[in-house]
Amino acid sequence: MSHSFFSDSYAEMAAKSVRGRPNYVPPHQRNNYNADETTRYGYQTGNNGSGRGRGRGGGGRGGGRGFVRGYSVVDKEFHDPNRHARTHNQYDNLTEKFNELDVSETENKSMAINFDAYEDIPVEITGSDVPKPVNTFADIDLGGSLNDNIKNRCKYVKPTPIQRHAIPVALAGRDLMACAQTGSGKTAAFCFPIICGVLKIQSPVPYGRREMVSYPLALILSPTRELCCQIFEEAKKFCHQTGVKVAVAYGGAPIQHQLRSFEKGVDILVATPGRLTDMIERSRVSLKKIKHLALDEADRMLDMGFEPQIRKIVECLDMPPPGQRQTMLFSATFPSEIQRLASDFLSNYIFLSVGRVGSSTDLIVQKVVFVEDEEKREYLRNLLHDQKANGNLGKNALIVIFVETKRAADTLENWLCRIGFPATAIHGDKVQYEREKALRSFKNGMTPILVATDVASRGLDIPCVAHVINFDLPRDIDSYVHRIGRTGRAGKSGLATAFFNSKNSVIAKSLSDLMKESHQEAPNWLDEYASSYSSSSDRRYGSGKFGARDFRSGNGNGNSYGESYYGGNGNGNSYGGGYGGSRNSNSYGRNGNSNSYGGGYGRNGSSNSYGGGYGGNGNSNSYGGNENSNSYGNVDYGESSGGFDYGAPAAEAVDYGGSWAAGGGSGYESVVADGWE
Ligand SMILES: Nc1ncnc2c1ncn2[C@@H]1O[C@H](COP(=O)(O)OP(=O)(O)OP(=O)(O)O)[C@@H](O)[C@H]1O
Repeated sequence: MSHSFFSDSYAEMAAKSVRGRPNYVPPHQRNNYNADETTRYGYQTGNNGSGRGRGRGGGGRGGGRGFVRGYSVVDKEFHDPNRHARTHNQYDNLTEKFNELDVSETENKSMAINFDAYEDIPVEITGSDVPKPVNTFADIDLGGSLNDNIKNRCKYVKPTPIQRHAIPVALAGRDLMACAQTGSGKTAAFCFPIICGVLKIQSPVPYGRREMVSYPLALILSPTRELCCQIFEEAKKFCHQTGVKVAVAYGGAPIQHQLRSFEKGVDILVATPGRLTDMIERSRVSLKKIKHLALDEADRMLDMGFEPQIRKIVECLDMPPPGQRQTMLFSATFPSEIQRLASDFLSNYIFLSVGRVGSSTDLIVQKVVFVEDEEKREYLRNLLHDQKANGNLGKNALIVIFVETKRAADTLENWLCRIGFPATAIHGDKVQYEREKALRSFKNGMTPILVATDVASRGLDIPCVAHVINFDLPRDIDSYVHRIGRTGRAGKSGLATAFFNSKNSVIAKSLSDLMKESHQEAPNWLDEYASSYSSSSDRRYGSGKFGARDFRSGNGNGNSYGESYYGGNGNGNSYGGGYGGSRNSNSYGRNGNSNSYGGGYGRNGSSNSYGGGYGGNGNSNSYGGNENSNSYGNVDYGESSGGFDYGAPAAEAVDYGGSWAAGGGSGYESVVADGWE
């Protein structure tokens, strides 16, 4: 097995650091090894396609077979019995090198953060009357106590680029849709202005007065419970001694306990949508005084089945309308179709992106290796042995391994423990207590390996995650971006390894493009996969070009052929590139009412959808998961016809983190999906 691959990867990362603070090495100078020598395992017949979806798993992700031709390219190396032989390891003492890596928590975060890594990232801002960015926290009037907390409790010395741009926009009261790379400080970017805003309008709740109904002034929504707790903890830290009261509401924990904590008053409520709705329906929370609304991981919150519930909270309950409240949406990824949906919630907003929407930071060294399913465990075992032998596994070097299903998470966890690697698993079938316990024992290094489904893919900020392994690659590149973003945070380096085989063809092109864009070396065979798999089946990089970022710059009523990344349309034909999102007609992208062939999301209201991407449909034939009809997709999102749910037994399969899912879909694994609360 290729130990050297792993060693070299770490060496690469190590080369980027000096003691205490990583040096910024231009990305193109980092990949000084020969990827082909070490990672190429070749590949076999393109066995893509027809999948195994079983009918109903609603909104399933298209496994798509439409375009998949299947081809037969056999890399000789794959059949070479010596293919796993070690190659020359260019660094002698990896343990020492690894120790130099800045992956661990330091006393002073500002020392750890490698701002240089973010400085040359292009920033795009669109909208009218955009407030000027700031260079320091002192340039912003955040108020004495908040400034103290930033400096003394958080040890932030200067704002990250997203903070430099977003905070003035938000302080000016403007609505904002903001996109910046994982780990670049988005939480503070929306929390600071919210705290400031609350301080301006706050009317303290008299001591001892018990309110039956809480009227928060600000609401922060998050898609998962763990992220919700994390934002709550961060917000509490920022609010220390400001007088601003922060509360949290998330599912899986006793509601009475949470409600009791509201009795002291709630200025800022951090919540997951299901639990919040529950509280509103019990008349324990009212949104009518909300002045600031932030959606973290906004694209996920508005994705597919999530949208109705968010719409209910934002539009139907007693929340003030856009214009009377400030709305801020943040994420590292923001597909144009979701931008379009999101724009309903905003008023005269500013669009801000630091780096291209959906790009990944080049602080993460990305590797992709070809591993057949049946060889994955063996490969992983060797990888971990190598890491352990080099002293790179433990409290200061945590590993997250992503798998596709909850069951896979459990079985891999068991297997790892059996072969001597302390591991724990997190997924939506575990009760909240178990989920929290798993995270705790991972964070404190008791079990330095966390096997996770996508429940842990977004937002979690865990220091010392040095390596993310995509044991099962996701089917869309945005999930990949979020997953690998669990490492390489706040200017630190990280490593991400993906196990790829022919079943992952759907992501080949976007993966290869993403890697190149973030100055990583994509193996040649990945490009071959990418070009053999129809480029039109790719949802984001259809033409290989990156286009508009703010979806408003790419709309109209006509045809859009390829080229642009979004190619977004209102009412016309859309062929080819990227998202190609359309609403009312023939499209090779995402549609309202018609045919969708291949590309992109392929998500429809009521018709045919062939091919890659999401393939999620409402009512008809689809070669990627459906609600009500034939489905040939091979992965199921786990949700189905019933819409939203609050933990009701549901479909199963791929775990989107205790989030959506409902109804009685079937899937390719019989487990119960978690509720979104
Ligand atoms: N100005 C700053 N100086 C130093 N560290 C900072 C600064 N701002 C944020 N950080 C730290 O950077 C880390 C990542 O921040 P955060 O979790 O907000 O990232 P994010 O952009 O929301 O990531 P994701 O997209 O994964 O949710 C946190 O540990 C945070 O404390």
